[in-house]
Amino acid sequence: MTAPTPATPAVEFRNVTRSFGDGPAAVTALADVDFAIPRGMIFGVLGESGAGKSTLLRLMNGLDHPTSGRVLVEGTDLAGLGKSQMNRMRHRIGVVFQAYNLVGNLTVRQNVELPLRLQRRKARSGPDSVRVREMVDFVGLGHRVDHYPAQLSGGEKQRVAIARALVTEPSLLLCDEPTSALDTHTTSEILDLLSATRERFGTTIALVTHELEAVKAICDRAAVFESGRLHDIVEVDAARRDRGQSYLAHVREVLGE
Ligand SMILES: Nc1ncnc2c1ncn2[C@@H]1O[C@H](COP(=O)(O)OP(=O)(O)OP(=O)(O)O)[C@@H](O)[C@H]1O
Repeated sequence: MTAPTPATPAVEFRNVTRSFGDGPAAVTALADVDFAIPRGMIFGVLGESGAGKSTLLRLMNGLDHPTSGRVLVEGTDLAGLGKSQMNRMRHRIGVVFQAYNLVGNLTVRQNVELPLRLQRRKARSGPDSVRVREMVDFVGLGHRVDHYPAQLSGGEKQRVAIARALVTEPSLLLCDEPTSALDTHTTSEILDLLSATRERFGTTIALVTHELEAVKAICDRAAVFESGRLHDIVEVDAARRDRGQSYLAHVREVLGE
């Protein structure tokens, strides 16, 4: 892997095309996509259903590879990595999903320590158990460590998923529609937590969403996709954020009263 310099972007897409199938039935999920995510940025990826957002995330995570073009994470071309190098790279990339993907028969603590166990580290004692506790506290669930997912609300489950994604100290956090299943108030709490994550750990965050409000709330910049094409990259005007807005104020703003 190449040693990244401070100027190396967290993620780079260089003329990336990803197509599925051949001939008339072929689908181009992403067409000649070219952009970079600077380190430490909260970067929105906006688009309607079928725009290519999930394909984009799978490419960033090395779960899929471009048909042509290159995807670089911290200056390293993912296509050039062998299995063990790819595994090491994945430890630097955390992922959070809309459906939380928690393990139902494990407690909050056990869910959060899972990535460390998969790295064959002993999380029960020493610095790793401190790290697990620190992450559970960071997401505000210190009082829930021994609860099971079924005992938690949707927002709490997403907090656990975020703690689990952060426990390996990733430099890049990929969030796939993390608030789409949540109500307005809980959405805003989870977005605040993502903001706090960047502040505390300097994590670069890619936030894939179809929710403009989420991008407006925390992103610095957003790429807008339409039918697999990168339509535009928009700078988010931080001055227009409505931090700490009440639920009623939010309803008034959206309904235009
Ligand atoms: N494995 C695949 N085989 C065939 N076509 C695929 C595959 N994966 C994605 N596609 C197609 O590529 C296009 C983009 O899909 P993708 O899932 O990336 O969009 P999306 O923006 O994430 O949509 P959604 O918001 O509905 O999840 C769609 O037309 C989809 O049907």
